[in-house]
Amino acid sequence: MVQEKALEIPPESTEHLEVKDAQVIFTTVWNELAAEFGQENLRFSKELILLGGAPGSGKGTNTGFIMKARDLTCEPIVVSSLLNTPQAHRIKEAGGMVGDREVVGLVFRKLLEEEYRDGCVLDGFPRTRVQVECLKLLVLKMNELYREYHQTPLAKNFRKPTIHVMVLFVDEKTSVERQLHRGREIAEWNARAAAEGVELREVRATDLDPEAAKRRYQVFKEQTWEALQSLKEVYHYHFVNAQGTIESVERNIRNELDYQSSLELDPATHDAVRRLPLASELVTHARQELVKRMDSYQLEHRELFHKVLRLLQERFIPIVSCHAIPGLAVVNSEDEVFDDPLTLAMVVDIFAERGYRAVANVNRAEIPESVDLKTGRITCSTKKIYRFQIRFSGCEIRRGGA
Ligand SMILES: Nc1ncnc2c1ncn2[C@@H]1O[C@H](COP(=O)(O)OP(=O)(O)O)[C@@H](O)[C@H]1O
Repeated sequence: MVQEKALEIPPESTEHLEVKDAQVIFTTVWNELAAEFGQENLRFSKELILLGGAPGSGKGTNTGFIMKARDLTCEPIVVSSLLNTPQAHRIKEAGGMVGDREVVGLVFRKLLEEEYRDGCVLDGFPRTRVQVECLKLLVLKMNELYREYHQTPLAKNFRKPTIHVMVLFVDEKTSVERQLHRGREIAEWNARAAAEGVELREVRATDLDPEAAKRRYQVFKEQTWEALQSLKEVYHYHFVNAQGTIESVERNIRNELDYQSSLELDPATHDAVRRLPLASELVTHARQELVKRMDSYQLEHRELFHKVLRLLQERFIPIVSCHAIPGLAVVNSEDEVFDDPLTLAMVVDIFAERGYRAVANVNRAEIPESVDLKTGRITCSTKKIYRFQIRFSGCEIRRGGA
């Protein structure tokens, strides 16, 4: 990954002008914020998840799910709802885009709020090439501050940023259909809400008009799509096919996020570890494999299987029942039946089938048997102790009236 590559763009090209524009905008916004808050307080989010995609691609629909997957609890920053001046409203109603200077100023200011320190989902930024360049300048600055404060007591406020770009892809037809679907949903809601006197939801003019919805998609394709592509080389970039059902889009997002740890590694490190399966791959068929093993115990090792079941019923379950509140029981056994490793696997599987999570360990204890009084040498025998930890969701106790 090229984190801090210098831009090599020929002078006089549109791109060159946009980079220059971005530098002016960024410097103005940054200086304004530094003057207002002081440089030491320009603490931006450690992890930024930039959610991009055409209108109707499902950014709003999937935000909650992405936040859960990344352990974020703060509200997402939805850029279009930050832009609520009358002028911005007029531009949005026509399907156009609000000026870069205004967007960058509002987004950066919002990101400084304390709840976003650890991370946040940013829905709808960047949307233009100038905004992309401003984002890159912000990340460069964050890295600069990270280095500057690295060995000072303020280091914890200036952590190295991680940037994920997640682009949800839908074609024009799907985008338009979904925008109009949203428009109909909100219109129906508002009709009911007006009759019942509850709060109305904001409806976008472009969600009610097929031509305007199409225009929004065109603006996305012409201005945003290219701009987002250029982030591929610089940050963790996730392309998600968002054409399918909500469940399939969720699955595609989850797969992308599972691979993110690999993306953060150096390629040589990644090659070294990639042969080990991902946890998500292992668990995919775990349930079917368990069923197969359980049936094979019954068919091929019936006697041993029933012996283990009896032992669990008589010895283990009474102990487990006594631990129903904490949800963790430990059972030690010296029963020779466990000398056969198959029985240990049976215990783990039987508990799993019944909804517990069991782990089996073998501990070896040295028992002194005799002492040679001349040499002082102690002779020991080894005893095997089988230790089982059985976990389950314990009983929830509520105290008081709360
Ligand atoms: N995968 C999907 N399949 C069908 N409808 C979807 C899907 N994802 C989102 N929608 C619907 O499409 C509309 C627009 O989705 P939304 O999340 O608001 O898009 P965005 O925030 O990207 O503009 C909503 O009515 C939503 O319920």
